[in-house]
Amino acid sequence: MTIKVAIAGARGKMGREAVNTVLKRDGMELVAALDYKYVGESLAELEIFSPNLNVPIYTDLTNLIQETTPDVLIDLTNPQSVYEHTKVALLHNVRPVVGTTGFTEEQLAELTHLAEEQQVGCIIAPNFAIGAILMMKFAQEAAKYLPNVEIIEMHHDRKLDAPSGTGVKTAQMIREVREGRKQGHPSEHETIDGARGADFDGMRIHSVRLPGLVAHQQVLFGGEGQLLTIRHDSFNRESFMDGVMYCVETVMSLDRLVYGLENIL
Ligand SMILES: NC(=O)C1=CN([C@@H]2O[C@H](COP(=O)(O)OP(=O)(O)OC[C@H]3O[C@@H](n4cnc5c(N)ncnc54)[C@H](OP(=O)(O)O)[C@@H]3O)[C@@H](O)[C@H]2O)C=CC1
Ligand SMILES: O=C(O)C1=N[C@H](C(=O)O)C[C@H](O)C1
Repeated sequence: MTIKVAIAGARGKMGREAVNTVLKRDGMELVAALDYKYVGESLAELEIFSPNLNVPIYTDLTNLIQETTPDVLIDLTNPQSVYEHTKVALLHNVRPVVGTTGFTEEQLAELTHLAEEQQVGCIIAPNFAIGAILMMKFAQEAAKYLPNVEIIEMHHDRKLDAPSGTGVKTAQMIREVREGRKQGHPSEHETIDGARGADFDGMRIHSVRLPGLVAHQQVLFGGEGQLLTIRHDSFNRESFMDGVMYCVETVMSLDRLVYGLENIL
């Protein structure tokens, strides 16, 4: 069976990589792209794609679904759009594979409920790279023994959300295994706002944004006289594509929402 795939955000850095990956993949067909700005006949009109790429572009997700009947919607857009796209897809029985980050915990809970009600598969993956999943799992394990943790995530300077989805997911996974605690000196105070980073259950998350970076994270664990550092680097966006393909194939047999690739590997 061929999986019919639509991509929201096809013009973006991740989106164009996903377009090219789906096109090369046996058993998948790219049936449509969702844009909000570019109105045209097909992806062939965009310079970044081959002039033979006759994949229609839609600006309305409901129209896209009615006219091209995708099985899966890959969303690689932005934090402002992704919740609505995911909701509309689920309501039309189209399975979302979501790489876009920036969900609130309330939005995740609502979408989990909706997917369950509709009995439609959905994967929300804050990071598709296998190395990043392992980094998070190792960090979760380490936190059982070394509960004083700080997360430093480092990204390119075009990133819209902070902390990164991976930084938040790492902190959520660590929260599952350790008692919440206040770290640092009990009387510490910031002389410049934000100096200690974002506070997640007592863990500090620091967000670095610089040109030249892609996606990098270090998780630091301090103990008496010792420091453990767990680090992952994505040097390009191809690093995410095996994970995207795995999710598109796996979501076809799910009937609920899965948040995080570590839960289905
Ligand atoms: N899960 C993972 O492993 C990874 C996740 N990401 C996440 O994926 C998302 C995209 O990242 P990236 O490709 O770097 O970002 P880009 O800004 O390069 O791409 C996003 C694209 O989506 C378009 N877009 C915005 N709103 C809409 C909409 N409503 N409908 C359709 N298209 C829309 C943007 O258009 P315009 O620029 O004109 O506004 C842009 O072309 C981010 O949230 C990022 O955090 C990134 C890498 C890996
Ligand atoms: O915006 C990015 O680039 C990335 N976003 C995801 C995140 O927020 O964690 C995944 C990866 O870090 C790249």
